[in-house]
Amino acid sequence: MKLAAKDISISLGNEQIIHDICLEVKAGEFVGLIGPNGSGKSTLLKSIYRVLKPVAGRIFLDGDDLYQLAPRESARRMAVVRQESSVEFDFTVLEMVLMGRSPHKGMFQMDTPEDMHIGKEALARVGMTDYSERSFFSLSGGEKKRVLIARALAQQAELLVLDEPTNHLDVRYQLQVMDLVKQLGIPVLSALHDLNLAAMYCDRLYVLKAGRIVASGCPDEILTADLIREVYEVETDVSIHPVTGKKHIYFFSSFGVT
Ligand SMILES: Nc1ncnc2c1ncn2[C@@H]1O[C@H](COP(=O)(O)OP(=O)(O)OP(=O)(O)O)[C@@H](O)[C@H]1O
Repeated sequence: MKLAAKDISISLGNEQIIHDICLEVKAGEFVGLIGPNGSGKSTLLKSIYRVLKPVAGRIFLDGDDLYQLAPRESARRMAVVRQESSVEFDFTVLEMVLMGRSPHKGMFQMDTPEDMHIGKEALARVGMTDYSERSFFSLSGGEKKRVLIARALAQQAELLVLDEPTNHLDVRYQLQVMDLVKQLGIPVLSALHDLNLAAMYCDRLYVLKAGRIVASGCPDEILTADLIREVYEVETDVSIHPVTGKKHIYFFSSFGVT
């Protein structure tokens, strides 16, 4: 599976939020989308998961124009974990995860034993088995996030789109989710705030500023103190971590507290 977005522009109200963005995620790649608050990461992702149609440009999934595909077909190919989940009714955790199976089934078709197996396995992978019968509404923010990731896993899609998947997670589950996603072996496009996680896990990054891509490439090449200053207006010390061999970013407080 390959995702290619070509010359995407998106407007909201009278304002152009995304300007002529080209982006590609190749088979097996973990691609990160980084940039400050309001730079347009979620807006761009929304156009990729078909919530916001671009005013210009086209998006291709394995050469097929995304907006020409039936919604069920794009749901079979692409799983999404959004930043906020809009769940209207209270479902159990297992029911939430089983919703991930719906693109594979006919209307009103019951869950098969195979669906149940896939759903339970997905819950086990995010460490949420013991919560199967709990109400989704009763979960903490981090627990909800893990369930939504399990739902995306249960969907068994060929491409995963994530909007800040580690938001709300404690450090153990941040690493667990990133490991899990990395191991899937399917292409992943993920908005990320944590630059150290981006450096550790991403094969390539796109850096957004004010709706434009200002840098792209592998983290080792593009994550520099100059780039971070230009994009985030923060001073950093960027080094190579002696154990991981990956870029490690230390942030300096602007109040002189180091
Ligand atoms: N409905 C809307 N009308 C006008 N502007 C909007 C609308 N929705 C979002 N915006 C603006 O679009 C810009 C990009 O927002 P977006 O949520 O894509 O940024 P982001 O990079 O995901 O930010 P964050 O890191 O804070 O989640 C912001 O300036 C936001 O205020």
